[in-house]
Parts: sequence; C-alpha cells; structure tokens
Amino acid sequence: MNRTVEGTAPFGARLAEAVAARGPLCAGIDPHPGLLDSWGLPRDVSGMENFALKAVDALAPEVAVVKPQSAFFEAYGAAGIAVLERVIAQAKEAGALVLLDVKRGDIGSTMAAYAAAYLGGETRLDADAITVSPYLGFGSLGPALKAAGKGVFVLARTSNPEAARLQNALLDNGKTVAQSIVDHAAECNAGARPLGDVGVVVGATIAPGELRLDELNGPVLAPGFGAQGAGVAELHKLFGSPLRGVLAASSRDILRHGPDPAALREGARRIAATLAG
Ligand SMILES: O=C(O)c1cc(=O)[nH]c(=O)n1[C@@H]1O[C@H](COP(=O)(O)O)[C@@H](O)[C@H]1O
Repeated sequence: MNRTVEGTAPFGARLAEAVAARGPLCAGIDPHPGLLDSWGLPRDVSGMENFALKAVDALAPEVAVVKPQSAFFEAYGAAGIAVLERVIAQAKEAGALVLLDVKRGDIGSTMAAYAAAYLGGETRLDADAITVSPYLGFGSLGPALKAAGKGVFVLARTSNPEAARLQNALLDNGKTVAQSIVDHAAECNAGARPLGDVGVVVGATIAPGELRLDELNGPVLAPGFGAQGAGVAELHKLFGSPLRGVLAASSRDILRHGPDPAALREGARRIAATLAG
C-alpha cells in the first residue's frame, strides 16, 4: 500500500511521474575533495558550497532524482549541513525529487528520530526519500517505512566488492539476506499503484540472476553505474529492458563534466540519452 498525506501524492507515484517526464537518471551530488580540485575549488566549506550549489543548479532541472550524499556535507560540520539544507531546497524548487543518501538504521525508537529528521516534513533536511540500512532487522525501519508520502531505499545488494559475502549469505529460510530484504520490501508494496514507496538498493555491478525483483512492485536504486564500472548493458542484463522502476544512480561520472554548468548539464544529458536508447 502507498502511504499518503493529504494534498501530496505518495512517493511511488511522484517518482513514476518524475521518471516518465525526465527519465531514470539519478544524479548524485557527492562533493569529493578530488572533484573540488578538478573544478578548481578550494577544499573548504566555501569550495564545497560552490560545487554543490552549482551542480544542483545545473542538474536538478534535468533529472528525476537528485541524491546528495550526506557524509560529504557532514564533513564540514554545521556549515556543511547548512549547505545540505540549501541543496535540498534548491533541488526541490527545480522540480527534482530529493533522495538523501544517509544510510541510516537503528532500533525502532531511534529510527523514529531519524524519520522525523529526514522525512517528517518539518525540518530543513526534509527529503522525499532516504537510503536506510536494514542491519538492525527490517522491522526496525518501521518509522521510516510509515512516513506518510515519503520513500525509502533499503540497502539490499550493494555495489561494493565487500558486500557479497554478507548480503549473499543464506538465512535459515534458504533465501539470501539480500533476497529477504527485497521480499520484505515487496510485502510493504503489495497493492500499491503505480509503484510502492519502499525501494531497494541493488548495485549495477552485481552478477545477473543473484536476485529476484519481479514481485518488488517498488523502485530500485542502481548505483555503480558509471565510475564503478557498470554501463547501460549491465543495467539491462540485470533489470531487463525497459528499466521499469529502476533509477540509474551516478555521481562522479556526471560531476566530472563540471565546473562549466552547460558542460555539466550536457554530460548528464548524454548519459541520460544512453539510458533511453
Ligand atoms: O546507497 C547508495 O547510494 C549507494 C549504494 C551502493 O550500493 N553503492 C553506492 O555507490 N552508493 C552510493 O552511490 C554513489 C556512487 O557514486 P559514484 O560511484 O561516483 O557514481 C555514492 O554516493 C555511494 O555512496
């Protein structure tokens, strides 16, 4: 079921609409120190702010989803968080959905505080969706799963090489940990139209056939596209064609086209065109 809030469409519906209008590219806003160097910016909060706001200004009017990675902002303390607040506001204003990449997960009572901070609708860090970690058990994510009108993307099978050993481990029900996460998400999404609000994160770098996603009825965030080596062919092998409900997430491969806003926008457009073709 989708969770609604009066006057606002549920996240799954808003995402489906955004992807239909703008395509399935999710632009990561990751102000890596190395990228600040290549944009000719200082490695301090002013450089990071210049980078992040320029990137959002160029990309948020183009793509369905903007995904700021919180750690790169937190690294600068309160001043960095203030920049993140502006990034979120500016991206929403430009019509993009904001997926805040915070990978949070805690016992239920603390999870409620995280849900209030990022999905409560009343803070300056209020996003449309966040990434969450199910390591404390899928049920512990309850407060985020119940945030009305919002979305979550639950880490299931991540793109990093260290992930397989843990996430492909077999549980006593014979499923892998990753498959079990996908199936829990599918239960949350049962009956939702056009798409449920509970997404999963599945790296574009994983081997085809590792996971069954056919009953998910929710969005898939597929990072690992671009700088981590996966291309469009890998996305289609993994998720089929067309990429229904799949968001191809790329950060460095888009951001390397800056600092010129027109070049950055053009780089994103070229990458988006490969997804459409
Ligand atoms: O949840 C994520 O966004 C994520 C999950 C995952 O499995 N792998 C992964 O790379 N990410 C994030 O996606 C982004 C990938 O960045 P690039 O490799 O530069 O495209 C980073 O912000 C990662 O933190």
